[in-house]
Amino acid sequence: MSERPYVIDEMISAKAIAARIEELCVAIREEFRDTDKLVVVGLLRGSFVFIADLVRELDLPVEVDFLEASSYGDSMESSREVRILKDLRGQIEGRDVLVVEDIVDTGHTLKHVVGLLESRNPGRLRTIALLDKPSRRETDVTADWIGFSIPDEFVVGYGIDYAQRNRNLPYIGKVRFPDS
Ligand SMILES: O=P(O)(O)OC[C@H]1O[C@H](OP(=O)(O)OP(=O)(O)O)[C@H](O)[C@@H]1O
Ligand code: HPA
Repeated sequence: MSERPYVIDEMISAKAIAARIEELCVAIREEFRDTDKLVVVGLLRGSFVFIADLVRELDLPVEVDFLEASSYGDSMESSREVRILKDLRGQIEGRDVLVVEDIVDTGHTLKHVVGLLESRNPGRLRTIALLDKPSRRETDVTADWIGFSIPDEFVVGYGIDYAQRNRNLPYIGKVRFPDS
């Protein structure tokens, strides 16, 4: 955990997030309207708040499953090594799947997870990320739906952490070090 003091400046309000989720759900409902039971896969830990709001707004028959992937540890830099700490509980072969990611930064996490899930021969596999930081991308991955495209700032809140803290903030904020 970081000892260096930091402050958090609000970047995206809880209200703006809720409004954007409503818009995203219109498009997702349209895409999956003929699907029997969509498997919505949350990437832990960061997506736990987003997936909770998303599935409630989606109003479709869904099964919710989780996969835990980690590459940052307590750092602000990706290790570029994605470790799968918890696999899905269910099978996805032939099933339509929506992968829910909190943020796509370098893209290593989403790329790795999509590759892993594709190898299990799902039906349609689509991805959604609440936040996208395109200027930091190191891979050729893009989510099918994006909540907000953001500049190169380290963000926290709404499920997203810095050294495991701040996940419980209701908004997205950027981390700032006043001493630098
Ligand atoms: O595009 P990338 O550079 O790969 O970064 C995105 C990933 O980094 C964070 O996960 P982290 O490894 O911190 O685990 P966590 O979700 O448990 O916080 C975040 O939740 C994304 O899953
Ligand atoms: O901006 C970020 N904040 C927290 N975790 C992250 N993982 C990738 N990018 C970020």
